[in-house]
Amino acid sequence: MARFGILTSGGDCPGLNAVIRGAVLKGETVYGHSYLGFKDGWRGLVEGDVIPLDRAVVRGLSHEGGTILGTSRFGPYTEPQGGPENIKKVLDDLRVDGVIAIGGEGTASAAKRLYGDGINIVGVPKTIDNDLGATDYTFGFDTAVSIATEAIDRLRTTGNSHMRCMVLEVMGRHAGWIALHSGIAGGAHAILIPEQPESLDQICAWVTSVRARGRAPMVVVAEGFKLPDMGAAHSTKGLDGFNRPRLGGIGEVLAPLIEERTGIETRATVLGHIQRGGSPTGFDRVLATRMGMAVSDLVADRGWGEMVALRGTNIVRVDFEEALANHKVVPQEQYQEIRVIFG
Ligand SMILES: Nc1ncnc2c1ncn2[C@@H]1O[C@H](COP(=O)(O)OP(=O)(O)OP(=O)(O)O)[C@@H](O)[C@H]1O
Ligand SMILES: O=P(O)(O)OC[C@H]1O[C@](O)(CO)[C@@H](O)[C@@H]1O
Ligand SMILES: [Mg+2]
Repeated sequence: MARFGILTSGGDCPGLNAVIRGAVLKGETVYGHSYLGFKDGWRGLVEGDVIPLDRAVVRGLSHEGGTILGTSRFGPYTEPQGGPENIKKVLDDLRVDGVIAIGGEGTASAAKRLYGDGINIVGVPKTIDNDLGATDYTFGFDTAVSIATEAIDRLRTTGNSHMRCMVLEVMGRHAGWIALHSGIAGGAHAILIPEQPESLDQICAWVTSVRARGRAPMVVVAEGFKLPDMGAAHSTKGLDGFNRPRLGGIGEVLAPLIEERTGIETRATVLGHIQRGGSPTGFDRVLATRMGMAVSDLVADRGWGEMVALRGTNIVRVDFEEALANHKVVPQEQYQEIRVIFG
């Protein structure tokens, strides 16, 4: 009987458990395959740290946030014992025929390299950031947008009561999708994204015009947004597990600048990891479950080196090369479409 291993890697994301459930249920029921889970991303694969995954283990999982497997930013090449030779040995010892890596762009890059080095591996795209070009939407994004939209709704009532300018900072390192969608949904007066620098003068002009007609200004900013004179995105929290600067705090930088420049009392809220926590929305549960079932088909067909992806309403297969070719950022036209009504 064929056996496959699943891992979740990179930042977690609502819907990961629904993918695991979808893959295990279809794999067992339709193909008679068995599954196990590697713990904490690539670490479990490199160290052979596994848990059994069967119908009983995945019962009731589709509504649960996080990942029952754990996740990390552990490097499959850089860490001690890493590298394809050791990983091949782990897979042989465990009698695992192939690996399903659920992750973002970094995880897919690592999976592509491992595939090139002879490991049987496929991928499932995930990220709340929705910035993977291979797929129209990633699961987790809709949940993050819902949470951020609710935060805007709540900030507006307190902002209106005090006639304050409220600044909400959401995630989005290189891509402003969460800011754009939640900002549109919540009727923000300005949306600031990494793809588009806006001057402090322009931001304050929007804020002032809102206040001038008796409203409390609402500004949504993505963590990766830069003012024109900033060389790099705001970072004061050191590096992440993969040595990249941890972002966060641009909202706290902007709020006093807006207050000083406009004279309007301003407060900042950083939404942070609340965006990634808790139950996935119905949309994300459906997408994640379909992707899980589709990846069980993919391993049944031994489609190594490929990922599942959403195109329109269909789940399709794309190879790692193609999947990684495009980083999906907010196109200028889409930003300009909403920018015309800022202020
Ligand atoms: N080019 C690469 N080659 C080898 N390993 C990589 C590469 N890029 C990333 N990795 C490994 O994969 C792990 C997961 O990648 P990363 O931290 O970028 O998260 P991700 O999968 O992109 O998810 P997200 O960005 O949504 O949190 C990294 O911590 C790193 O160990
Ligand atoms: O969980 P960490 O390491 O704080 O990562 C935060 C990053 O992960 C993401 O949530 C997903 O890539 C980004 O939006 C954010 O910059
Ligand atoms: Mg990434």
